[in-house]
Amino acid sequence: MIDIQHLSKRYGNFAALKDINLHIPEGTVFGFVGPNGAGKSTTMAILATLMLPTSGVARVDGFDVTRHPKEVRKRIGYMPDFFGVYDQLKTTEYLHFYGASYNIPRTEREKLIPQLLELVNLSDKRDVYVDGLSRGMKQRLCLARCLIHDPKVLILDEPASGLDPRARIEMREILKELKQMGKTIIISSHILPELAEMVDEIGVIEHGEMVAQGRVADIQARLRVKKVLHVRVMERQEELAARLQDEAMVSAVLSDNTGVHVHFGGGDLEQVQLLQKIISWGFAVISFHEAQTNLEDVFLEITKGGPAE
Ligand SMILES: Nc1ncnc2c1ncn2[C@@H]1O[C@H](COP(=O)(O)OP(=O)(O)OP(=O)(O)O)[C@@H](O)[C@H]1O
Repeated sequence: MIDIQHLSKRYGNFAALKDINLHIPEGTVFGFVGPNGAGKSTTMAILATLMLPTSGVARVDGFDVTRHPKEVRKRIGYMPDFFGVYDQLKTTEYLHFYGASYNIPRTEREKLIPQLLELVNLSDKRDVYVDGLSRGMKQRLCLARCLIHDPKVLILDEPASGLDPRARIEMREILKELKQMGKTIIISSHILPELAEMVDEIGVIEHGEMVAQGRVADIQARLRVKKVLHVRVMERQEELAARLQDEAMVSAVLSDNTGVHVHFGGGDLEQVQLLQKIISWGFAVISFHEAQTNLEDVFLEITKGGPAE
């Protein structure tokens, strides 16, 4: 359904995409992941026919985005990472406006719009002005707008960004429903676990290059993120993280508000020695245990280069 071959994009002298290849079969939910500035939005804008590639080919349902943009537009629903809503319109009017833009007759819209509002859990907001909606509601309204012409493909650029945990879960549930409806979905995020539950495949992009692509489990296996140790200390957590970076068996270190996550290649004996070492450095260890490898760890392992800017 989506086929990208040797796609490159330059902004002046800057190469934002470098020879990207991507093949997404129909009905797949594809998670497009990468740090800020990696090239996700650029790829999605090209797929959405809003930007021309410098070289290479991108096709949606067999149609070339450069040569047949109108055919592509019939087949896609695109949700950009930043979007505006017309503040003089009510929710229902807003969807009528977009439906009319796709030449959907009013009688059909009258039936369709309540269904769409129900799908995105906004039925009770049908007569509310769109600028009075919360951010999460606006995101869901924008999603409904993308669905109005029943596209086969959804291109969603960070649909859950800026949402609180409850709103994220709500968004995830809606996307699950869309998957069940057979849509092909490409969804970007710089937060991998957010996608974990719903994607069939992921592609990881960094500095404009695809660094890993395939089924989540395969990527996990390929990268052999064997063991992740989770360490909590009373204080000086950042110092501990920095020290652990230099340890021989350690391949990556992530420090967050839950503690330090250490990718560790050693066996039981080396693990004991590492704990002894941390204590000998004078850290007061609250806990030290093996955590389950999650997608965040995989992401960290792949994108060692960090953000582009
Ligand atoms: N119009 C533009 N002119 C010049 N450089 C641009 C332009 N748009 C994007 N870039 C650069 O291209 C690179 C890729 O940007 P892009 O927005 O595709 O990344 P992204 O992966 O979507 O990042 P984010 O997660 O922050 O949205 C970045 O370094 C960005 O600064």
